[in-house]
Amino acid sequence: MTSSAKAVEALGITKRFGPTTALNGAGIAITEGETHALVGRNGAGKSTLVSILTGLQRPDEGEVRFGGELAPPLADRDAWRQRVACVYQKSTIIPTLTVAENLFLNRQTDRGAIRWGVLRTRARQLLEQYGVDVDADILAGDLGVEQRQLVEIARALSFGARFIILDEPTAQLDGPAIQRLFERMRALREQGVTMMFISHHLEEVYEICQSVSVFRDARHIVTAQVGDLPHDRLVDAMTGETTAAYEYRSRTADASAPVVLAARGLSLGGRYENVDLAVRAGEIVGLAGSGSSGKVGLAETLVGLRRADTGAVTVNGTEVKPGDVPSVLAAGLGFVPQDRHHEGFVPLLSIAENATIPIAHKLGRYGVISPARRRAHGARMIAELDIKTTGPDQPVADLSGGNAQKVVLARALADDPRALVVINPTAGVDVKAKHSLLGAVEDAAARGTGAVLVSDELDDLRICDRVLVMFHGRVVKDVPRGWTDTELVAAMEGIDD
Ligand SMILES: Nc1ncnc2c1ncn2[C@@H]1O[C@H](COP(=O)(O)OP(=O)(O)OP(=O)(O)O)[C@@H](O)[C@H]1O
Repeated sequence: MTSSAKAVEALGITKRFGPTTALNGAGIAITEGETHALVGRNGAGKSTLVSILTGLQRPDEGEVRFGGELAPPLADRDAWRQRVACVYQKSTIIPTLTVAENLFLNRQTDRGAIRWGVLRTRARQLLEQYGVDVDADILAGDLGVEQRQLVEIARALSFGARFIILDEPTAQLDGPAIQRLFERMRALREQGVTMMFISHHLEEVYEICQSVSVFRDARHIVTAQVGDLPHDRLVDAMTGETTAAYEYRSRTADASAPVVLAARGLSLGGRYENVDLAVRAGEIVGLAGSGSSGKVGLAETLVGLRRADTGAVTVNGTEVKPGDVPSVLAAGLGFVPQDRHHEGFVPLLSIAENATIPIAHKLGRYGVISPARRRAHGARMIAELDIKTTGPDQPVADLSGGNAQKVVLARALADDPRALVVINPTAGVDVKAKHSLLGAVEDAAARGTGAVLVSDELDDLRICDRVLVMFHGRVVKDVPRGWTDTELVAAMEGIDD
């Protein structure tokens, strides 16, 4: 094979879901040994292409080739596993099984009955071979996101696949973990592994990929070497227009505004310690810190998803029942959780239904909601947040990941909450949609909502009036607007004085 041989090609792929054309004659070709980015706005068709490249769905038209040969029949799962593997946004690891069991899932019986001792030894060897420092005997549910991904990559490689798809692998990782993942990707590339990398963080595309394809509205727009497609042209290709950078609004915090969300002496063993916090109406307070800083645990306590060992949370002047989401919502708080797949929405309900759950009492009398009013509200949310959908009646389960995220924020804002807690709201969201999400949080603040914004994205944190930096469970710094990236990162890594 020549150096420009294609490890994978998808040619003229069309895929329809009812009235939606998810892919419209789109294609991609990835040169062997390259790390190739696939980028596009939410709903552009990226995940649909992944499902076709992994043999989970059959295209209506078009064909897939690996190393020049036609892809195997859909039913031959083993043949697919040997050609391609994918680390999905949603984990495919089973949390109640051990790491070893997960690694050998679906192939324990290759030689008759399962021999657990042998399986454990083989699992250990496999993890060692791929340099994954994880105990094979622990429950997979106890793994962090980073370790979980490493186990999935090791599992993928162990089937013999030389082509790996990484679907938004960095969305849930903090800065140092992203760098470790990139080091591993570079090492895999040196071993000749071909990768397709999906991310909404375009700077990552330039850092780790050699080439890039852009999809827009179900079509392939352009493929280029990353060096030939500068950042602004890449964004233009994604959006089909010239897109300006987000303009952060200027705001002056009103020091006499009432406190709408407060924490006093909050501690939760192993997560965070002795945290005091007061957020005023109209104020946006950021929470920053590395993966082990405790920021997500703290935010989850504020919204009632966790119960602190000591301390109290007050929403809008009412001390809420610890660890009780309904009492927190009733006190006037809206929130966007970290794990939108589990806690964010009800997938089988429509967008309109999901977006109006908290305001059901306002849209209709005696708990009966008029479908027309519900749809009208849903339609407004779709327009305001630029949700790509066939309409308010579409079930959220059919939306692309980033568009589902917008429904979660729509829901948090539906009731004009006094206080708002949002955790990584722009994870998995495209550049333009990010602007509408940040704009929606700024709008809420302008209407007098007090917000806590937890984010791993420095860009998100720029809308905050101040950022509380956490390090090993403690708030170590209260940084006012106007910080530089270097200052904030230094505080987050605990290397500042
Ligand atoms: N099972 C399905 N039923 C109906 N529509 C679907 C289904 N899966 C995807 N779609 C639609 O196909 C289109 C493409 O979605 P896809 O998930 O491929 O986008 P994406 O580029 O991966 O977006 P994101 O960046 O948000 O993950 C969207 O309009 C989506 O709503």
